[in-house]
Amino acid sequence: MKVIVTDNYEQLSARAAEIIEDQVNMNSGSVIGLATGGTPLGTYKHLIKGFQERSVDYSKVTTFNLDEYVGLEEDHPQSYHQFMEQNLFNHVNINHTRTYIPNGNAESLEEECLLYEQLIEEIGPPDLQLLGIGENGHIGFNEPGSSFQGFTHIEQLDESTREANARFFNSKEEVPLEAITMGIGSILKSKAILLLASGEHKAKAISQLLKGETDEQFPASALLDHPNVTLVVDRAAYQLVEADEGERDHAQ
Ligand SMILES: O=P(O)(O)OC[C@H]1O[C@](O)(CO)[C@@H](O)[C@@H]1O
Repeated sequence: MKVIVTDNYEQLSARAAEIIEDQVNMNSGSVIGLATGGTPLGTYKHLIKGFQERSVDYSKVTTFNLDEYVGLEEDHPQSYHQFMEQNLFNHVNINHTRTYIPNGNAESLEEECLLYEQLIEEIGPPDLQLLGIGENGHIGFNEPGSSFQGFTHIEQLDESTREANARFFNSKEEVPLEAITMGIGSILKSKAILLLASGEHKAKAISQLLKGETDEQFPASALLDHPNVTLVVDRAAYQLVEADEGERDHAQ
């Protein structure tokens, strides 16, 4: 895993956007996997700036989002459909027929999962998959204990995840109980992965990840077996790794 440590969230966002833009500039028909949550917001702002100021062209790009809540209408303000429209798609020249997000309101959710995985197979897999990481190590909505071979499925959200995401809703009770998420096996199909982590609250997760032990109780550790992962992490999220390194140096 390649690790890039930045001084702050702004630098992290600029670096992440640069990596995505390089992919799109290298191949205008790239397939990009996208993430939601707080972490990629700065990256999306930089992508919009790049579109406006440097004419980065998204007209031939295809995107796959990792996940969507079950039971929220597409136009619900907290649906990931809305998140993507508001924070990226409405501001760049992306072709909306090529932006894929699971339908959390499908009549048959099982069928929706199969169809989504089939689309990833047929159109994808992503050339580059953007990922955040939960405080409990989740990637997409794959909670601890998820199989590393799993494909798109319905996931019961951990109480800790619902608490963490309650900040986007009026209360925790409003946070859906389930989501459709690409599985860890689906994510690992991506040719390259860009993992972002920012802030002190992610420090424990990053320290655990970089210990290098693969464990299904810590979903992000599945990435350790992928040949092309770049972690962009700010100093706040990297602090426990630096502290450990400092202690080791001291002991030598
Ligand atoms: O970026 P945040 O808001 O800290 O969330 C981290 C991860 O949690 C999720 O929002 C799901 O809870 C993911 O989509 C995201 O990658």
